[in-house]
Amino acid sequence: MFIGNIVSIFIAICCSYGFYLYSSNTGYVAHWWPKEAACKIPSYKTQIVSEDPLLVYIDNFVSEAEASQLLHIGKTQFAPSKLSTGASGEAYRSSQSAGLPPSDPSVSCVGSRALSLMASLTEPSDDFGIPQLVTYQPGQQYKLHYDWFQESMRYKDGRLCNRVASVFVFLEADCTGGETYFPRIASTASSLVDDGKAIWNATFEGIMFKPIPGNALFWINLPDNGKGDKRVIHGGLPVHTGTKTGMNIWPLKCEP
Ligand SMILES: O=C(O)CCC(=O)C(=O)O
Ligand SMILES: [Fe+2]
Repeated sequence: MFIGNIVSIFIAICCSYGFYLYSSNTGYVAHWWPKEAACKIPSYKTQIVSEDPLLVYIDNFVSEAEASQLLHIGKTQFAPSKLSTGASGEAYRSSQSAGLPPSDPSVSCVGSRALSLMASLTEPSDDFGIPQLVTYQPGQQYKLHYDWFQESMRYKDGRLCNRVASVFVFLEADCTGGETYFPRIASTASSLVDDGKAIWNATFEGIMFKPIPGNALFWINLPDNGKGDKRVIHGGLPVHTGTKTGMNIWPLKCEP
């Protein structure tokens, strides 16, 4: 009877959770993912901050459960961040990063959601590459940079691709400082400023966004002409206290 109960409980757990094994930098990682939570799209809200270049603020892009799942997957993988050229550059980018396995159900769920923001601008063969967690401790930052590559990158599967857009999602923001800063975006974003989500004033150029867990920024890196847009230069300002962790998703445009 007792054994029977244990077996029923085990079967119930197995039915409501999926078991996944994936390879990472440090070997194979196994984890459980609650099936009922799989890919439920939260009702997110978009607000255009700037039309040209396109920069959109998104409230509630990932749920609390998704954020903690993504942090859980990445937490054993963090290593000093590299620059988008592949070089390491501590003084420029002092954070730690972790690539996330695109096939993991929680990663693919949020990655496809990010890709869907591109709607008709992507081809069926385009994807969201390898999402990346980035985490900052006090004093750490990522100075001004572009996410797009000067020259398209050759990915492992041989395709030549560039980051047509960026989605940066705040997952953990138990911190002061750490705003995401766009010095060349001319917008006062007054409703976001009124809500305490953005900072704009005449003492600096551009606009800053406060790290708020679950919320995201979406912008276009490569407009129609295919050239990297210099107006979307941005950076992660130094964290003063606590920890900030975000997730980069870069929808790709690849050469056919
Ligand atoms: O940390 C931030 O606010 C921005 C991070 C970023 O731009 C990046 O990792 O490419
Ligand atoms: Fe960036």
